[in-house]
Amino acid sequence: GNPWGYGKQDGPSVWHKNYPVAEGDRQSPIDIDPHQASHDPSLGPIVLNYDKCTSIKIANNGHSVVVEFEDSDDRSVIQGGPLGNPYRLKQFHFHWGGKDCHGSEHTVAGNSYASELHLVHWNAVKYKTFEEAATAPDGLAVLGIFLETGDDHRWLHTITDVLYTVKFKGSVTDFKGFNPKCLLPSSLHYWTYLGSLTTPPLHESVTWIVVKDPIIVSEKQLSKFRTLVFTGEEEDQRTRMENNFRPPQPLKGRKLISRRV
Ligand SMILES: CCN[C@H]1CN(CCOCC)S(=O)(=O)c2sc(S(N)(=O)=O)cc21
Ligand SMILES: [Zn+2]
Repeated sequence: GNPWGYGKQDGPSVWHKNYPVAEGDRQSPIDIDPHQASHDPSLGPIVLNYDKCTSIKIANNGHSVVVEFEDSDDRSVIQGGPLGNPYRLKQFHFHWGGKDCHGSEHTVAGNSYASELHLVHWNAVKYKTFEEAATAPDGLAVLGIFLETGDDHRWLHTITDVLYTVKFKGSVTDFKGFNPKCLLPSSLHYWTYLGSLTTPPLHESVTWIVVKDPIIVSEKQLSKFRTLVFTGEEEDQRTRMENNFRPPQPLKGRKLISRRV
């Protein structure tokens, strides 16, 4: 069966049983209180070099829908901001709700968004493999983008139109030529703090960079994410993939830093 999930029996409230770091000092997500954030004028802008990025495939991993990238060289990296060196783009995925009123992982002054996009990058300067970076305190950098419902998103349909091909856990489809830069809001004002993966194994290896402005997607586009299922095609159970988000975790004295571009 599943080692963990988002249900009553296997969800975030019991993850600590198999992953004790769930109760650690730098867990994610968090509630972002904009008034608590300190401004650090020395913090520069985030720089994304995605022009040479190479998307490979889109997959349903039983927890989310993931787009994987070629990460054997520095063709697509994030740098600047709080990052000491460039981090390589590895994959991006989403978290969403069963209804628009919730679905994001980070919240802002207690408010949830309908969904959250995570672009996962790893520190290939210091670590030889992604796996090694995923367990190191400065190993990963995840760029978080909020999704809010409104008008159709011009480019998101490139993803939502192929979701039916990855309905079941374990399904994979070729997905080439997609540049996630088209999913970013115009301004990259951000908050940053030291945290963790928001799913097991919950490694405390993530420098979080959460962008303040949401992108706008339509309810119709968002509803297509809910046609995915957590379960495999061979299983008789069809459990709709939704509410695959972890609630905010205690800040435990961490500093939240804000950068206005
Ligand atoms: C379902 C498992 N999700 C994991 C899988 N990876 C970590 C484990 O890998 C070790 C080889 S990951 O680094 O790709 C990653 S990033 C995020 S999040 N939501 O915090 O952006 C979760 C996960
Ligand atoms: Zn995520």
